[in-house]
Amino acid sequence: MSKQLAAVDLMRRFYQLVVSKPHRELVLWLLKSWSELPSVARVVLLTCESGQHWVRGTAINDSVTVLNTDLLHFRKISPELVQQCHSSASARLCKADDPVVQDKILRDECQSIACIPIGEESDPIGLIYLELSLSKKEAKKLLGDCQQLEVFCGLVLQHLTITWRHHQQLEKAKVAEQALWASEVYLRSILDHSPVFISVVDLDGNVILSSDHHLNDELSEAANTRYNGHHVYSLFPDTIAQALWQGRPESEDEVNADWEFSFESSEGKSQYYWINRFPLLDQQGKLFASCAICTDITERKESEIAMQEQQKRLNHLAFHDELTGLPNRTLFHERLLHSLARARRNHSQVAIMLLDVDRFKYVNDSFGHDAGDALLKIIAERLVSCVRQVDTVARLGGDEFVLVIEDIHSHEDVTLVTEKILAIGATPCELRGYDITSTLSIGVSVYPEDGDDSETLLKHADVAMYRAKAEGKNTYRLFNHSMNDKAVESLLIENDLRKAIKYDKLRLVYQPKIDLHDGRIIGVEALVRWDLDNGEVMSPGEFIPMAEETGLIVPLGKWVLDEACRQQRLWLDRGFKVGSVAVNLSPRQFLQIEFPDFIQSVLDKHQLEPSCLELEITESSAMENAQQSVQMLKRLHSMGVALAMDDFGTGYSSLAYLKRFPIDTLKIDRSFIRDIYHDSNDAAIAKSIIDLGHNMGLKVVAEGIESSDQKQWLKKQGCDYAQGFFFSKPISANEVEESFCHIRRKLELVASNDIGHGI
Ligand SMILES: Nc1nc2c(ncn2[C@@H]2O[C@H](COP(=O)(O)O[C@H]3[C@@H](O)[C@H](n4cnc5c(=O)[nH]c(N)nc54)O[C@@H]3COP(=O)(O)O)[C@@H](O)[C@H]2O)c(=O)[nH]1
Repeated sequence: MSKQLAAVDLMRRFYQLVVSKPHRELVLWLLKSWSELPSVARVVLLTCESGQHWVRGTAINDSVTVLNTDLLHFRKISPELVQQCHSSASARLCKADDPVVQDKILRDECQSIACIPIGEESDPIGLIYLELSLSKKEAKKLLGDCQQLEVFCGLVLQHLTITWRHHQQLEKAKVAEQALWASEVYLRSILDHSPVFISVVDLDGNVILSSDHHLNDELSEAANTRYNGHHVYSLFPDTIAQALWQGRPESEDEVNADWEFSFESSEGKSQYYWINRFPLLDQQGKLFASCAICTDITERKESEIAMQEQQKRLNHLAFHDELTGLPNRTLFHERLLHSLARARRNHSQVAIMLLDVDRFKYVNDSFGHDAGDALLKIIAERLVSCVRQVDTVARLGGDEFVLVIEDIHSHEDVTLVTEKILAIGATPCELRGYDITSTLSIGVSVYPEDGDDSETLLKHADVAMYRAKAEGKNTYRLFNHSMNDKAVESLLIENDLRKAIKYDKLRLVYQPKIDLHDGRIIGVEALVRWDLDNGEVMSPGEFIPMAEETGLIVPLGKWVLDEACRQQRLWLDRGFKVGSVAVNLSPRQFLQIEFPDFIQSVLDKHQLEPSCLELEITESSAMENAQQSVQMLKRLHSMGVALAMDDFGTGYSSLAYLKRFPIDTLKIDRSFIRDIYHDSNDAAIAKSIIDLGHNMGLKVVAEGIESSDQKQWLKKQGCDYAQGFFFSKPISANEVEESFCHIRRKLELVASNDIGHGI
C-alpha cells in the first residue's frame, strides 16, 4: 500500500473509531491497546496542558481505569522521569533500577521503563508511560514496532485534547455567564433596595443606570418610571442635573467630589442631600461615565438646623430682653465696657443715659400689665429710633432703660439727644383705645468727667435720674458732684426698700386698742417694720416718707393691707377675736382711683367682713385733697369698712369738711396726750377733741398713753378707747396669739381697777 493510501486508510479507521465515540471509551481503548502489547506490565496515559501533566487513565493487565488527576497527586509514576522525557524530544527508556524510577515501579519483573511522547516531539500533547518486563534492548525493539499505534494514539489524543479544551472553554463561558448574571442580579437588587439614590450617567448626560429610590417625586418627571435612557436634564431641574452629571461647579476636580446639596420643593420645604460623585473608567482607564450617590440627609439637617436655631435663641435670650428685644443688663454691661475702652483709646467721651418711665406704675395698675408691656415696647422702639446704630439702647428691667452714646464732644451733644428722647417720650401713644402720654425722666453721666468705670458712671446716672424725678419728672439732669451724697443715700435706701418689698423683708406688728370703760380689746393697729440685712430694724417713721416720695408706698401699702387681712383671717380661723385690724394709709395710696376696688379684692381674697378692717388716714392728708378725700371716704364707707382720722389735732381741719367726712373714729394725736396731766392747753385740746367727736357722733381714741394718770384722765373725760405703751407696745402676730387671753385678762384688770402697767 502506498504511503498515501495508508494515510487515507488510517484516517478512515481513525474516523470510524473516534468520531461519535464517548471520550471515556477512547481513553479505555488507548490504554487497552498499549496494555495488550506483550510484556507490558503497566500503562499510564498522560496529557500535557500548559506545562502541567494530567493522568487520564491507567491500565494494569486487564484492569483499566479512567482518571482525571494531577500527576503530582497520582504519585505512582516518577514525575521526574515524565519531566525528563518531556524535555528530551524523544521516547525515553531507562532501566527499572534507574534512580528516577526507584520505588515507583509496580512489579518485581519490571526491567525497563518507557516514556513515549505523543504529538510534536518538542511539544508533546501527551505521554504514554510503560513499565515493561523486557530488557532495555528488547523494549526498544518493541517500541520500534509500535509506531503505527503511536501515530494513531497521537491522533486520538489530539482529538480528545481539542474536545476537552472546547468543553473547558464552554464550561468557562458558562461560569462567566453565570457570574455575569449573578452580578447583574446583585447590582439590580442593590439598586432596587438602596435607601440612597444612585445614578450612572454617561459622558453625554444619559442615565445608564439608576436606583429605584427617587430623589424626590415631584422633582422627577419620570418619577414612576425608570430613569435609564433619559437625559439628566430631561429628568431633573438644572441644578440637580448638573450635580449628577457635571459635578460640583466650583470643584477643581469636576468628576470626583462630594458635597452637600439642597433644593426647595414646590411647598417651600428644603430638601438636603449629600452627593458623592466618582468616575467610572473602562479597561483602558478611559472615563466613560460617572456615578453619583445621593443620600437624603434632610432629617439630620433639619435637626441640626433646629438645634442651631435653638442655640441662637438661647444665646439671644441670654443677652436680650424678651419683651422689647433690646440688649439686657448683661449685654449692656459688656457694650459699656467696650465703649469705655474705645473712648479711653480715642480720648473721646461717652454718655450714659438712664431713663425711667414716669408714672409707669399708674399705667400698669390702671390699664393692666398687657398695656404696660405694650407701652414699654413702644418706648423701646422710639428710643432705638433716636440714636445712631453704634449707640446702645438696653432695658435694665421694669420701666428702666439705659443708653450708651459714644463720641460725645460736649454737653450740647448730650442735651440734643436727651431733648430728642424727651420729645418722642412725650408723644402720646394709643393703649386700649386711650391716648396715653407717658413721660420720661433721664439721668446722664459722662465719661470721663463723671467717672472712669462703668459702675461709677451708672451710679451717677442713677443719682441724676433720681434728681430729675424729684424735680418734676419729664426732664433730664446731668450729673454733678454736688448731687452725690444725699441723693446716693436716698437712692440706696430706695433700692433696698424696693428689694425688701420684693423679697419679704417687711413684717407687721400689732398694737392693741382698748375700750377704756370695760378694758376690752376692741382692735389692733397694724404697724410695718423693716428688718435690715445687718440685723437692725428700720422704723417706718424713717422709710415711709421716702416710700411716699418715690411712689414705693403704693406696693408697700398693698402688701401691708394684704398681710393684715391675711393675719385677721388666721386669727378668726383660730378663734381669736381681736376686733378690727387698723391699717395706716398714705395720702398717695388713699387717693388712687382704684383703691376701693383693691380693698374689696383683698377682703374677698381673705373672706373678711368689711367691718373687720379699719382704715386710718391722717388729718393732714385728708385735708390736703379735701374734695377728693370726701369722695374716696364715701366710697369706702359705703363698702362698710371702718374709717378713722389719725393724728387729729395736728392739721388744720376745716369743720365744714370734717362734717362731710364719713368717718367713725377720731384719734387724738399722742403729742397732746404726753403732757395732758401737766399742760392745761394739751388737756383743753384733748377735751375739745373728745367733745367734738362725740358731738359729731364719732368714737374717740387717745394715742400714746404711757401712764395710768393719762389713762385715768382720759377715762374721766369720756374718751372711748385708748392705745399706748401703757397697755402694750406693738407686738408680733404670734405674741398677740400666744398672750391673747392673758392680755385680755390683764387689760380688763387694768382698765377696771386702774392698776397694772404694760403687758
Ligand atoms: N402709711 C403707713 N404708715 C405707717 C405704717 N406703719 C407705721 N406707719 C406710720 O409710721 C409712723 C411711725 O410708726 P411707728 O414707729 O410704728 O410708731 C407707732 C407706734 O409704735 C407709736 N406709739 C404707739 N403707742 C405709743 C406710745 O405710748 N408712746 C410712743 N412714744 N409711741 C407710741 O406711734 C406710732 C403709731 O402712730 P399712729 O399711726 O399715728 O397711730 C407712724 O406715723 C405710723 O402711722 C404703715 O403700714 N403704713
